[in-house]
Amino acid sequence: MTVVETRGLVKTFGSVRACAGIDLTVRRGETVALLGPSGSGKSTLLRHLNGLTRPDSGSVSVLGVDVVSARGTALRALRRRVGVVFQQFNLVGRLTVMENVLSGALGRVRGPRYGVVTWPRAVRSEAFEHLDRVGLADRAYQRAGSLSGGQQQRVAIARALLQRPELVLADEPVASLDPETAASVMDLLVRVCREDGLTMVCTLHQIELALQWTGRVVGLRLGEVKLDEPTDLLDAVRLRGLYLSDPVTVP
Ligand SMILES: Nc1ncnc2c1ncn2[C@@H]1O[C@H](COP(=O)(O)OP(=O)(O)OP(=O)(O)O)[C@@H](O)[C@H]1O
Repeated sequence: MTVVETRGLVKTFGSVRACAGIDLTVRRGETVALLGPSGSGKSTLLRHLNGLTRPDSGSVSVLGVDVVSARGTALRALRRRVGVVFQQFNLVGRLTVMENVLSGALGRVRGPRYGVVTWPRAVRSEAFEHLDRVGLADRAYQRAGSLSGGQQQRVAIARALLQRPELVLADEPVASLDPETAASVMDLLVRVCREDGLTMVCTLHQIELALQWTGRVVGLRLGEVKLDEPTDLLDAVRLRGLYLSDPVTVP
């Protein structure tokens, strides 16, 4: 089943063509890395997939929903089915780890909720299971802001999982982390997505992480798809071609 489909996606900001006619199809269960130099349009493309940005022209379909025309209730319903992981984790630092994870269920459990005990017991235990999966069960009642960057991103992944998403979008999920932590967080993100049969699309700057952890690379340059292949068929030398100053075509 197709989870993401864009056709002829064009987005300009003034004279900048961030997306210059992008056709992208992602099927259920795929883990896809968007690679390309700074300004190549990776984040802009990703933002179209949950309606944070609207295209100048072209179509965007996600989980069978026409994202371009979706508004209000329809857009909120779609966003509940799409988990998002951000570069800067976007946790509430003064709340506990558990409260942050529980907030992932706000779309399906009516709020407002004040404190962990006001959440239904079943949701609490589900949140605890996800915290256990990301290796932070023993930190449940610690302030989120007191955790390291890698730990905070693990909490953000647990929060996204509690949302029970069908698609996970991750915008530079490991860009703020040291190389070793980045690798372990990528490992976790891809592993939980595969375990749960989730589709995942992420933007990355590290070629090696894309090759090691994801199943497919879509390489962008100047808003155009220059390469779209399974990682099994790729190597770092070819991917570096995306970053050369004037590659007319990627070899
Ligand atoms: N809201 C905006 N207003 C104006 N220009 C924008 C906006 N968003 C993106 N752009 C421009 O569109 C182009 C693509 O940006 P985008 O952030 O999608 O690239 P990227 O590949 O994700 O870059 P990076 O790897 O540095 O995050 C850039 O030239 C950027 O300056």
